[in-house]
Amino acid sequence: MTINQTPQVVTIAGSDSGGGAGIQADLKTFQARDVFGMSIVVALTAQNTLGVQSSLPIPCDFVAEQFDSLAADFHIRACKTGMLADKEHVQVVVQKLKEVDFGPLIVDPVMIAKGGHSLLKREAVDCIKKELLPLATVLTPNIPEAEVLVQQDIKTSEDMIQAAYDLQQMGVKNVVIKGGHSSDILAKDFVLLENGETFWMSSKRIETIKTHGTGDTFSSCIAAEIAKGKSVKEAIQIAKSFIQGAIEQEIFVGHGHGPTNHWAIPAQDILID
Ligand SMILES: Nc1ncnc2c1ncn2[C@@H]1O[C@H](COP(=O)(O)OP(=O)(O)O)[C@@H](O)[C@H]1O
Ligand SMILES: Cc1ncc(COP(=O)(O)O)c(N)n1
Repeated sequence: MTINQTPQVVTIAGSDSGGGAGIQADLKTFQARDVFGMSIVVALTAQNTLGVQSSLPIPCDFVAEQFDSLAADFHIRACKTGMLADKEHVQVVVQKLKEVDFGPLIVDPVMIAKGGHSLLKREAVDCIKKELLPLATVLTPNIPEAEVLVQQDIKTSEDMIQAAYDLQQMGVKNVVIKGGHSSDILAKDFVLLENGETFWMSSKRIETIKTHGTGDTFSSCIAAEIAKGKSVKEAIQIAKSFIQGAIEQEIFVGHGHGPTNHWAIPAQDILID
């Protein structure tokens, strides 16, 4: 029985013991956006707001078993990937995504934690480009991740636009280049949709170091909104409002790059142009 089921979403990612990023940020976002969240754990990290102290990939067979368990029972309407650790894990995720029907896929190509710890072995990048990106409905790289994927420096707005077109050429339908890492006074993300439509989403850049898990929160909000039936364009714009609120309405957790506030009210002052 699948008709009228509560929207169900799964994150395929790494666990952050500190609760601000990874699977934990995704599940909190799913909860805040009124969808039922599930998780396929690809790796564990011993992590807090000061950094990642250690990480441990889950055996690939066990990752596959988690896919099978969920596919046997749930009607999943959207999914997202985050930390995928290495090439073997990317391959098993690609293989299982082709076998199951988890709805539209949002790929957040997580590579390096804000504290500098690698969350993806460099040798996995080619596999992500060739095998994972063609499965993606939405790709949400930050600027350093987009630079690695397109093998070009991204310094200007024009570079962001060009990178989005280059990434769409790799087989992704919709691309959001997130501008959190730029030095612009606005936090400006560039969006290129499947039908060729483009726009910028701009918000006031908040002076804070509490940006742990911003990318995870943004991409899992897109997945949640798509699962509820919103269009890709609407889902992306809601995610921008949601992350702006989550950064703006700060909480006080930890001693370093603190987490965002997943129960915040989405911000209203996002400029779309
Ligand atoms: N200081 C900030 N103020 C407002 N928005 C921000 C800030 N930092 C990041 N964002 C927004 O958060 C989202 C995630 O961006 P980013 O931090 O670049 O991702 P990631 O966590 O993958 O590095 C984007 O919408 C970006 O514009
Ligand atoms: C398990 C996991 N997944 C993703 C991130 C990225 O988040 P951030 O870039 O904010 O450190 C992280 N730190 N840990």
